[in-house]
Amino acid sequence: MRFERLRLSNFKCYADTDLELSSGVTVIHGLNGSGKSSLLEACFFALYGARALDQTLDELVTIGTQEASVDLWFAHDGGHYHIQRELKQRGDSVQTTTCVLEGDEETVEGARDVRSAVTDLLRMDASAFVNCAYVRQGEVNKLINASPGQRQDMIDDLLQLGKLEEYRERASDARVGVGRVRDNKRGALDDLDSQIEEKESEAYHDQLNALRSDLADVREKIERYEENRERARAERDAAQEILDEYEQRRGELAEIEGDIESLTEAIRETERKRGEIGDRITELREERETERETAGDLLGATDIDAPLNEIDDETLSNRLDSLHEEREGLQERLNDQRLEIQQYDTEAETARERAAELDAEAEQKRAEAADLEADLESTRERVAQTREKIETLEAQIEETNATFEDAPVGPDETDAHRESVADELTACREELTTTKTELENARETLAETEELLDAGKCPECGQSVDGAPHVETLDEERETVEQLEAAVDELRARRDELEAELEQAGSLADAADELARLRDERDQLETLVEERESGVTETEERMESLRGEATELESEAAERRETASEADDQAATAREQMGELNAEAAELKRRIERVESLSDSLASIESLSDELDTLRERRQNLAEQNELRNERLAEKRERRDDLESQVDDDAIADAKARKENAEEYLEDVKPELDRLEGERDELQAKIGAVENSIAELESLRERREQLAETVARLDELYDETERLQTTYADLRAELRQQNVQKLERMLNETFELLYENDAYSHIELDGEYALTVYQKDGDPLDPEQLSGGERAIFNLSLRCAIYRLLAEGIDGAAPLPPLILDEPTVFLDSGHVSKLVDLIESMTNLGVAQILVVSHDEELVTAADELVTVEKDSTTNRSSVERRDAADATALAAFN
Ligand SMILES: Nc1ncnc2c1ncn2[C@@H]1O[C@H](COP(=O)(O)OP(=O)(O)OP(=O)(O)O)[C@@H](O)[C@H]1O
Ligand SMILES: [Zn+2]
Repeated sequence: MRFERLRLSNFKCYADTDLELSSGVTVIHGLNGSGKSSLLEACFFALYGARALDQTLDELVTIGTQEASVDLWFAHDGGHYHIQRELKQRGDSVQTTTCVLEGDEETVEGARDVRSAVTDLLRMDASAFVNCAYVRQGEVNKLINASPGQRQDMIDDLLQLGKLEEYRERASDARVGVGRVRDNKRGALDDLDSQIEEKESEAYHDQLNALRSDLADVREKIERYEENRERARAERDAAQEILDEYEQRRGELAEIEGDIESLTEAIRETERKRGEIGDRITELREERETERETAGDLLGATDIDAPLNEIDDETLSNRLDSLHEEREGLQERLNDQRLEIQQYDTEAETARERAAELDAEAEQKRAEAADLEADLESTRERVAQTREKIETLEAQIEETNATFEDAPVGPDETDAHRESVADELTACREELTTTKTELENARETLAETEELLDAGKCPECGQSVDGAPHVETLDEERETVEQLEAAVDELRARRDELEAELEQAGSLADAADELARLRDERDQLETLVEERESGVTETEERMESLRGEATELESEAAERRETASEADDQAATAREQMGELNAEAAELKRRIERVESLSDSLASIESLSDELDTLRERRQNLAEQNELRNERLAEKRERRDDLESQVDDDAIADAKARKENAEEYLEDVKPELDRLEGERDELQAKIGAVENSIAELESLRERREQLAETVARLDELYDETERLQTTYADLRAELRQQNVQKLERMLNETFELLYENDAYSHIELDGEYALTVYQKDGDPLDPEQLSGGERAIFNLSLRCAIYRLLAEGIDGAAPLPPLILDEPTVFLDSGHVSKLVDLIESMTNLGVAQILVVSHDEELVTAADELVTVEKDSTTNRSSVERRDAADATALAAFN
């Protein structure tokens, strides 16, 4: 296998890079941090993904960009492949958006499928790739530092020996499983054996024969008993038949005896009844005789003129009809009489009630008149009092009228007068006030004038008075004051006068009011007196008429009382007549009763005769009945004598004895038969059980056969798996032993190549992959005791040896991946670096298709077929690659 081309976009420090890789040794060269390791990581990432790198996806995308892609083309086993991976920032995380492996024949998609396809193709997973081909920076010592166990695992894995161990373990699991199943089955088989043994010891067939012969015996006995039982039953039934016949005859006999008895009894009873009827006939005849006598007497008391035996119902009913007619007429008259009496009674009662009413009315009228008289007296008194009062009022009116004799006005003008005086007074008061003010002013003016004059100045022009023309006004002023004072006095007198006048006018008005009131009162009283006096006359008339009415009523009452007593007399007469009529009616009633009694008597004679006839007939019937009975009695007696002669007591006794015998046998045979039948059933059940056991034993034997076969097969299978297990183990041990020997040889070859002339003689690798280095003097040394550089060389030797072993072991079937060395020279001095160059050359010679070496060591550059220079732009911080062929490389080395 070899890488052909790598194309990167935004992968770590690479923006856009496309690098062709050829076979042979390619040295990748550049300064620290220029991006060399990143190229190898890109290849590894393309094959196995980020997890194999121990990095996360977002660490792979160039800082500050959103998406990255890696494309790797490689050739493998005659085919050409292209892996493409694309990463994109999605939200917070980076995700793989494309992952495709394109081969000549098929295309695989998806990170997981691509990874497993690559693992299948290269026959190694990521860690195997790292262990074998990819010596990562700083991991040079990995194989040496590992424990022998880890080393063994790594190398076994690489050589696919792990698979054998897996197969061995599977075989072991299968063996254990088969063993478990076999043990179970074997336990079951033992179980079956002991069960069969137990059952065989029972001797089932002997048991079965004995039981069958017992059963035959019992069956024979049962048959015999059943025959006997049948015979006994027939015997018993025959005897029973005879007994039943006798029993029937005896029943008939008893029945006939009963019939005879009941017939005799019936005859006796009928005779007794006949006697009774005869007695009754005699009685009835006597009764009829007495009744005939009574009827004769009754007939004598009526006015019917005929002998008793000639009187028939018609005669009697005609008689009764005429008597009833008579009685009805009488009854009518009685009713009329009763009504008359009632009328008279009512008349008397009404008259009496009316008289009482009239009396009461008269009395009421008299009482009313008396009341009126009493009222009249008090009215007269009150009239006298009112007249006195009227006189007093007249006097008062006279007195008040006198007030107006000297007055300026009459009683009708007082109000108008008072108003005019009041108006005049108001005017006078106003004038007085005005005049007073005028006087005040005049007085002030005068005082001022006088003051000025005293000062010697004119009051009008303020000039000196001497010789002034104005002094003459002083006198005028004085005169005005005096006039005004006189006017004031006059007005005051007039006001006082008017005030007095107003007072007088007020009292005059009051008097006029009083006069009007008094006159009103007097007029009212006079009207009242007039009214009352006319009322007195009316009352006197009314009293007169009331008393007259009362007298009239009283006389009318007396009249009524007379009418009442007359009616009473008439009623008494009518009552007497009614008594007579009642007596007549009673007599008539008695006559009717007599005729009725006669009729009754005749009827009862007839019914007695009827009864007698009936009784005689019944008596005759009874006699005939008894005659018939006597005939039947004679028949029955004959039949009884007949039956009695047929009963044979000896035959009955014989039948009874036979029946008893048969029954006794039947009773005894039943439990015996039951017992035998129980015995038979039991035997049959036992036989069934033994037969079952035999069948069971057969089936157990069958099962045992089958199980034994299964166990045998399992034993074989167990042995087979055990053999398989050891085979795998042996194979692995053998293969490992071969590998170890080969590996040790190759390791020593490589080691010699690198360490010629040094202090070490050879390396030993034992079966458990423990490594020991031997010094020239033969002392052994643990590899970890080597110096750093020695260890690096040693490790490279080991790796190259493993790589060679794989290359030979796999036999070209799956060509190995490129040998990748990242900074292998770190711990090496220049001498050893040239040894490394030799090693690389020898690997090439051994046929390793492609070797990629990352190094900044110039000496290694000279060993390269191809040189890839990596540079980083210090301003953009982006790396770029440049390929040169070997000649250029050598030149470059020389140049440096
Ligand atoms: N995701 C990334 N984006 C941008 N730059 C990155 C990213 N990851 C790593 N780098 C840078 O890539 C550069 C290359 O690192 P790398 O290990 O490939 O260098 P190198 O050439 O192998 O160095 P040395 O000689 O020291 O081993 C480093 O400077 C690192 O800072
Ligand atoms: Zn003057």
